[in-house]
Amino acid sequence: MTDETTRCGFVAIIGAPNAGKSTLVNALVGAKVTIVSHKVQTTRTLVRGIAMEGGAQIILVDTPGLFAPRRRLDRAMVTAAWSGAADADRVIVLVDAKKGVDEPVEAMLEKLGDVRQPKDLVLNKVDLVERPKLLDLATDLNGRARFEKTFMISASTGSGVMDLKRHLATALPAGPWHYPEDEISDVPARMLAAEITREKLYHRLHDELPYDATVETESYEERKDGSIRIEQTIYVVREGQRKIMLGKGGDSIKRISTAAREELSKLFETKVHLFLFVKVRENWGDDPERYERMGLDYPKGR
Ligand SMILES: Nc1nc2c(ncn2[C@@H]2O[C@H](COP(=O)(O)OP(=O)(O)OP(=O)(O)O)[C@@H](O)[C@H]2O)c(=O)[nH]1
Repeated sequence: MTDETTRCGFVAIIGAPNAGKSTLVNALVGAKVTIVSHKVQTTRTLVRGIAMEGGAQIILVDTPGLFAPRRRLDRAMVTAAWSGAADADRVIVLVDAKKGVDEPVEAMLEKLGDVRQPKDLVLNKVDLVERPKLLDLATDLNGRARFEKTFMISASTGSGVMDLKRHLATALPAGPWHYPEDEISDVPARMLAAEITREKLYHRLHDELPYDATVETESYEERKDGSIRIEQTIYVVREGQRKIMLGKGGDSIKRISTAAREELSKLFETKVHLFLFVKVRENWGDDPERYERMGLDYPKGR
């Protein structure tokens, strides 16, 4: 296709933690590119999904959830979310319709005035809400900020997602595609591999899991026989957390490893050998290098 018939642009999805940003990216792209979890704040980096629709390439920036920042890492994430919005062509403001306007949404609406890009309002989780309540919420939110359009969707069932996708496709500027047609994400494989292990940690350990736990892919090697060998370290901040992670007789870590390996094999369509290590590293949240590796700016001050 030539530049005259193609469209391309960046769409930032902003919303409170747990609004369903990752689920929406996956629904638009039609594949699993970012991790989805019941636990809040699972998205730490700006992960992109790429959706193709009617000659348009929609590049989705899945920003970390916006919340009141307390710690240094929190501040870096909130800054990354807003700068993701400022760099995009359009912005989707995603609101959990079940929760409605709560404190994080109020805070988000307040800052929205500074975002110059065209904004669409997307009410998510409509499968959980009665229609009259939805309409009231849409009216209320449209009275507080300027939105071009309002969509009511369920990212998890897919209801309304196609309408949103078509709208984005026509609203983006004309121009050549930035990525090859078959590419759904430019997240490096090693980062994706770390995200998948992190997802398995969350699924297995639920509330016991320290929020500070991170996974890093130390080595990623494609072998001659076509298989992939991955070594990863799970960093925790206290010895007690390391014990939880390992479980009785190493039971927890074994299950996590198996689940992650199976999913990675499916994703990369080849045999995966996965080696997990758990290490204690105190104060990692204050190490500037780690922020850089996660694609975040290191916030100054405390
Ligand atoms: N019922 C219902 N649940 C949904 C829908 N969309 C997302 N969820 C659920 O809401 C939870 C949060 O979804 P995520 O996509 O991880 O949310 P997020 O906004 O990316 O979260 P953070 O990364 O923490 O900011 C998950 O349990 C999803 O399954 C929906 O349309 N309906």
